[in-house]
Amino acid sequence: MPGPGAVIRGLRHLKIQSGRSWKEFIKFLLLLVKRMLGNPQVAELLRFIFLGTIVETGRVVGAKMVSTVNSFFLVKASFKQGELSYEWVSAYIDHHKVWNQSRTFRVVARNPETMANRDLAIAVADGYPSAVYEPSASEPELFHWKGRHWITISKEEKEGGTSLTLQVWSRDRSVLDDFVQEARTFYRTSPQAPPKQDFDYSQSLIVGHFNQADFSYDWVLDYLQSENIMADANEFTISTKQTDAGWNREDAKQPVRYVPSTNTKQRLRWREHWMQVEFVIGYEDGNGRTTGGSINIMLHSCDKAVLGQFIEAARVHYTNASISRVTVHLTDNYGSWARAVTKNRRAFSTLILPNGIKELILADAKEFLASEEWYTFAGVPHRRGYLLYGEPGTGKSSTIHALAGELGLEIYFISLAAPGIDDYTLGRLIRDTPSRCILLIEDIDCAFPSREEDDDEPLLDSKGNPIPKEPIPPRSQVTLAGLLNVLDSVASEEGRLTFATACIPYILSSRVLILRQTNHIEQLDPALIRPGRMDLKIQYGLATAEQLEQMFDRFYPYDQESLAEFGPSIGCYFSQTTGERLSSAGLAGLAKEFTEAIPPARYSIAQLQGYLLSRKNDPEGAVAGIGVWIAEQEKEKREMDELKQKRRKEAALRRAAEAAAEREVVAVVANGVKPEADGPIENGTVQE
Ligand SMILES: Nc1ncnc2c1ncn2[C@@H]1O[C@H](COP(=O)(O)OP(=O)(O)OP(=O)(O)O)[C@@H](O)[C@H]1O
Repeated sequence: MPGPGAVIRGLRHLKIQSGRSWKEFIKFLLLLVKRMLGNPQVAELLRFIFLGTIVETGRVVGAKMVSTVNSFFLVKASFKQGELSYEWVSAYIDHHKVWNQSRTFRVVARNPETMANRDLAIAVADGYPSAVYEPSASEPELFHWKGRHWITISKEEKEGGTSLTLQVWSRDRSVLDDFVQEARTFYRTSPQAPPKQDFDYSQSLIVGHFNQADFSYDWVLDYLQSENIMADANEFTISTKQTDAGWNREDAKQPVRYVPSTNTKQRLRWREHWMQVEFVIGYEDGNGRTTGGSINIMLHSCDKAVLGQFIEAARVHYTNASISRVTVHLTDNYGSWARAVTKNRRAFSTLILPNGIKELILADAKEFLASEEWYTFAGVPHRRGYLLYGEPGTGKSSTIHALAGELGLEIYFISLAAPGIDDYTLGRLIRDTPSRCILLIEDIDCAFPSREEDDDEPLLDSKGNPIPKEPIPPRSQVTLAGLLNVLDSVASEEGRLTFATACIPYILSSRVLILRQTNHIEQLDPALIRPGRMDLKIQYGLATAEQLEQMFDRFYPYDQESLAEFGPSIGCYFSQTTGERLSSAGLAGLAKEFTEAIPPARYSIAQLQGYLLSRKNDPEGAVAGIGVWIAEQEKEKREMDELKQKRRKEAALRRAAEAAAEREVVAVVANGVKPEADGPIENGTVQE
């Protein structure tokens, strides 16, 4: 073999000779190759390169041919996590146990009950999670679908999420169509809850957001908590507060409520639809109430009507459940409606009022609610005002609650003295109430105090001049003009019955407005109670003889009607002296004695109720002890009056002294002359 020096010399020679002959050059090359092949190592290398080229070319051509053939006989589809279609196929192949032959698993701990394919779990029924084989990225599995079609399925896990690839061994794409369609139907109708997902399917599914400030939130919360819907859920907050919405576990001695946990997602079945429910936590408003929360529902449907049906079902469920309850909506500190509390409904018959009053209120409200068309026809604003006023503890609030139960209306309660309630928020709150409800406005007397709290004669100073009464600062940011404006506004002409405790009930279109006030109707501004704003004014007085008798019958039923209403377990009382059962006639006699022993219009029903409650199984004892109770009440009243009087006098003395000091300063500043002092306030007038 020529060395490198010979090759260089040959090339130089070739360059010199190039003009002469190419034949010599080729000859030289052949000689060169021959010499090289003569070397065994180079020959081996060249052979290896040659064979490698042939093999690689064959492989590429072969692969190309396979893919060309495949494209004729295979249909390929991939499904990426985050798409609903991935969930369909994934659930379907799990159900068909495609991964059972797999050799690559991740072992996790799960509740096998929630698995579509339990063969992949080492299931032990001991109430503890079982070891479960979860197929991870694996070699393709061959799946003989329906015994007719071969499908190769492979799973790939990448950073962007898992994906499934299907190769259907068929020239016909319709096999893939059928497969996907069947997976979709399986998923849709499967009784097995699909795993909850964090993906945003809002482009393909309907999503409803229910904010805590809206009443639909209560409907949905109540509906979701009905056991049949929450049966699939597995995450709860346990509450022993009976006011918390949730369902009871009656089996426990201390009943607890399972309340859906916040900030979690639950996959639940509603009718034939899957839905994913997320409870978003609110924040504490400083009053111990939570506000700002929401329920987000992703319904597995793209038909908006389904969301409508869901909301309607929730509303109906809520309304039906409310038949035995009265819902009272309260405001938060920011002037918005916060969560509602429910109370057991109070039967209208349990109200103890002078003859005909109950019937009058109920008939009036019913007639009003039923006559919307007439009002429209007559061009009269559909609103009606009720003013319930009178002594504390005489049944104003009870009437409103009983009326709400009787009419099937919810109460929306606004206290004008509550923080955050001003003219603006009051208007907004009223606008935000639904069209058939009772709007109860309390503390109207605190909002517009027009005089001193008590109605005693004014105190006089030593010269006989009345000492000015201490003005009471309003405890509300609502102005009278603001309230009148709200009552007259269009928003209030939509069938609300409005009641005010102080106590002015006011029926507004299909809403009832009740303003409630204790005692003094004359304290209310005439503009507020003029006809058209307050149409029916009912005074609640202290218990009359008739009410006392009714009350005794309520506590110890003896009247046939009452006995029939209460049932056989009630009405069985024994004499504490003879031990014998008291007859109806005996009880009627005790009722008469009781009524005669109590001076009429002296005590409220609430006071007497307190007394009778301490003797609820002892009618004889109740009658025997009433004299002592009256004496105690009178003594207590005297002491209270004396204390009140003392306080008034102290306050008057303080004010007189302050006024004198003020006059002195003014006089000194004006003339440099000290005015004559008023002298001490004498006994008998203010007068200490
Ligand atoms: N007329 C009544 N009929 C039945 N129960 C009554 C009556 N009056 C009072 N009560 C009982 O007394 C308690 C207090 O009654 P309620 O709150 O209705 O009085 P009120 O007039 O609204 O008092 P306030 O003005 O102080 O709020 C309740 O438990 C209620 O059951």
